[in-house]
Amino acid sequence: MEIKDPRNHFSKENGALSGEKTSKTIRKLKDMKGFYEDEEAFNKMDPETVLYEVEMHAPVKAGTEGGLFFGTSFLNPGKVGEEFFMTKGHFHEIINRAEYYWGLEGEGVLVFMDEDGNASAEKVCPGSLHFVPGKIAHRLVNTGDTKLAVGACWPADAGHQYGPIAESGFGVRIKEKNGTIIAE
Ligand SMILES: O=P(O)(O)OC[C@H]1O[C@](O)(CO)[C@@H](O)[C@@H]1O
Ligand SMILES: [Fe+2]
Repeated sequence: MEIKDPRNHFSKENGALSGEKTSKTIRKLKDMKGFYEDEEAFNKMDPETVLYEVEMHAPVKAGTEGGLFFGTSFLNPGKVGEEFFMTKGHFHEIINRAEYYWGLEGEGVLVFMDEDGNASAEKVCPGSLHFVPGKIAHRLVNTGDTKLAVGACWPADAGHQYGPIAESGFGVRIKEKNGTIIAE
């Protein structure tokens, strides 16, 4: 039997993905109107500002029961007013689907929220491992001044529910105040 060369690569350093069935999603400031507290600061910024990119490896069709997806989220450093750049955040469509995140590069925070709106947060750093249980919304925040790269693996049938978050947020915002990173 031939031992084949790998068809996909995931760089240990920053998690960059290459190979077949990889795709990239780019999220810009204009895609996140209403997510940040400081509307005035938001409206002064360039709507084309890239907040984050997600490189994904999807070996099976979305929705495949028992399938797994792998992705790396790359968040740029920056703030809207006092609030750090962050992902939209989501519950999964099939709400009980769990997910793993692990820190690759940079400094960040992973914010969790249950269906009752109770929030919690974990620091993200190279090597940190985070289990996101089912029924828990999750959002990544870049609290550093370099790129934050975070790997993730989640069920191919999980899907994303952005509505509840666009509606009522995570109940907590990660900001810099007097040089300190706070959750309020
Ligand atoms: O979909 P969001 O909330 O913008 O988060 C970015 C990405 O982070 C992941 O949870 C893991 O890469 C993806 O499922 C998601 O698209
Ligand atoms: Fe997710």
